[in-house]
Amino acid sequence: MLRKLHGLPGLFAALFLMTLAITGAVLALAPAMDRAAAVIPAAGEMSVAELAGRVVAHYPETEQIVRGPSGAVIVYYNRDGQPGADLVNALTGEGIAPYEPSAFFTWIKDLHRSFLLDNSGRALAGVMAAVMVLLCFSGILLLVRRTGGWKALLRPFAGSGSKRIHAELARFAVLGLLLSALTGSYLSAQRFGLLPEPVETGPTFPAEVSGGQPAAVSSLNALMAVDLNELRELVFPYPDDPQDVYSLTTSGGSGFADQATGELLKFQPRSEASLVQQWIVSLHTGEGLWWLGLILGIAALTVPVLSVTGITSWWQRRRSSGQFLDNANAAQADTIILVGSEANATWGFARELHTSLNKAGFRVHCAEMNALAEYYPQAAMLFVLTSTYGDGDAPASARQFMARLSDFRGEKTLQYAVLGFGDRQFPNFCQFALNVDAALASKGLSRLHPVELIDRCSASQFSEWGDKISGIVGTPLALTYDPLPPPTVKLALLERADYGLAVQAPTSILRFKAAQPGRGWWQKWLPRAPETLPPFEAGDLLGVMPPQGQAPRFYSLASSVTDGVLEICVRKQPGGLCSGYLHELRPGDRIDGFIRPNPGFRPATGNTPVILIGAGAGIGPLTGFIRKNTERHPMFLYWGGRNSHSDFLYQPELGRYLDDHRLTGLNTAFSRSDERAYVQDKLRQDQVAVRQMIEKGAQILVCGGRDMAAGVKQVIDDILRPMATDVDTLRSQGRYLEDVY
Ligand SMILES: Cc1cc2nc3c(=O)[nH]c(=O)nc-3n(C[C@H](O)[C@H](O)[C@H](O)COP(=O)(O)O)c2cc1C
Repeated sequence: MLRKLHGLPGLFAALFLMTLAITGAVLALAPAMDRAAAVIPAAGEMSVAELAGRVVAHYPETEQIVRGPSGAVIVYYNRDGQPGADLVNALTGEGIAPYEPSAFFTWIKDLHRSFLLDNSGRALAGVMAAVMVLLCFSGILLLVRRTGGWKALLRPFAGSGSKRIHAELARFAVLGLLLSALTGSYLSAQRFGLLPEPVETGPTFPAEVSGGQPAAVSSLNALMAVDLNELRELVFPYPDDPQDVYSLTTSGGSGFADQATGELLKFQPRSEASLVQQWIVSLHTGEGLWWLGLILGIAALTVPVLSVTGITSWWQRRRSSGQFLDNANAAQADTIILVGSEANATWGFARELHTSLNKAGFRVHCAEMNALAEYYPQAAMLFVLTSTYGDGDAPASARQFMARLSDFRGEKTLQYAVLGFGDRQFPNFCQFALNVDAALASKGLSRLHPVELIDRCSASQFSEWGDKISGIVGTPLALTYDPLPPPTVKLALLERADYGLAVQAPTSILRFKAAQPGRGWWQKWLPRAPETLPPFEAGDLLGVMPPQGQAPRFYSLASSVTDGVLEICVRKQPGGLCSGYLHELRPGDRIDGFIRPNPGFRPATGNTPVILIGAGAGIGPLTGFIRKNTERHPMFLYWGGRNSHSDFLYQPELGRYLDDHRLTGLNTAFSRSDERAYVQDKLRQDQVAVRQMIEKGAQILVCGGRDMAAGVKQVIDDILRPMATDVDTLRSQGRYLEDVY
């Protein structure tokens, strides 16, 4: 619901909002430019009388002096029947240049206020400002939901791509955008009579005027008492009319001054409503507050990027998330399908189930598990299809499921079936699906069918499960879904570095280059496309096809495509088919592989520390992250090997990164040396520093074997105990990420 409230108005209003934001950003420059061009005496340095005297010396035919919000002084005069206006130097009264409002800024202002239309354009601009208010509030709530609470709002984000750019930029700009949108909505509502507008009538013309011989303007007491910085406008009396007066407007109010005696004849202070109005205008335009104008302008410039990244994320979600055209409304559906997925494979199966059930006449609603509603009034069946990641963890679209389940009010008649998707190569095979099944049972719901687990997206297992469900629902579903095997690319080994033989931990760093032309759309047009690597980032996975046609094995990538090579770090497993095959490779040998994105395992950007923890070959992606840390954010590496003389992987590189500050601190542990230490021991020794970093919002990334990861989790839990938090809480905030095998 919240996401729809944010996404739909954003989608429809994107073009208009972009226009308002870009024109707003340009207009925001005006106060700063005016201010830079103006000569501004300090407060108390000059009175209105002094200024008027100096101006009149150069412009004897002065009719009016105006001081703009930026401090620029403009004189209006009538010379030989020709009206004119000049920008003047406030210190000397000399003219600087003729005053002509910029045609460019006037056009931009019209575009900003009314899209170059009449009243309907103004009304549209007002509605857009209100839409922006809605987007800001719903966006803040979405950010709170994503970071795990108000207190965590400034903590680093995990993830990558347009979703992350959107969230990071929104967090940076939202207050500025909210201020512009709220003040814009207010001003627009006033214009259309929806809110009252203060009417400043000013004092009536004085009944008693001395009518004496006019004195020099620089000698008038009423004008000498007003500092120049308070002046808004001074209108001169008609020449040769002794009954006329000077009318003076200042930031505090308006009144009249006698041209002969210099006496202040009447003065009416500005009403409170008018002062508030003036503040609202300044807060919207930056007039008189040039620095605020610049801040608002920078915030507005994020709107086009927010629009593009917002639309991209919406499209990606829509494409992958089963927002199928024939999706029934959650409140009316008799069957609910909830999907937990990280890399989208499970959505394909969900789509097939959705289509089959629909064809069989059910009203089916399909959504991600994070969107679990409080209750489904019409539903009799609930299917949960979910994958598992890391140490039995939830995939991205199911991370909030367990928390939301506590508010779930399932009718006793609602029956459920959980279908897990996983890979038996992982010790915690489909563990999250098992946890979900148990959690639903403990809510008092009854099973439609016992939980079943599908290994490596097996089409036959899925189809068999479908047959059993068909029997239960009484209609043949014939579920046939075979996910396409991923397209592979040819890679040639460029070089290798071997470690760990002496300590029975043979581990190699393998660097590959592309061995076939790139497959980008633009490359199709080239007669001979260059050999380019597919896009990937450190922490993504390389799926390698072993030679005998078995299922692919996955290795974490230690480089990003911008490094120009594809690098993995492989420990040879005793009897390991794929690791053995990779260890046999010689430079020039080719393999088939494919990239599987792993956006859930990436360091956060920003200045909060990142603590990298690994052992053995787990150092690969961690080194990739450090290599990319060219902005020198604080990064600390805790790594464990066996012996510094034999398997200290990446030793020279890490030394270089310490020297150039891409790596802030390195702490190693070697289990087969005199110290006999593990990485957990080093963390415990450093617990005060680790706790301080976590207090500052640090993010922890763990990569390596399962036993090491379990040991690290235990130590970090111990370190967190005095802070009354734990690893699971950090995990739910995206601050504890694991890549464990
Ligand atoms: C980094 C990573 C970690 C994984 N961890 C597990 C795991 O602990 N247990 C498991 O059964 N499967 C695990 N898998 C396998 C996935 O659950 C499986 O490939 C699933 O089909 C992915 O579905 P999805 O694309 O919808 O997320 C893991 C896969 C990856 C890439």
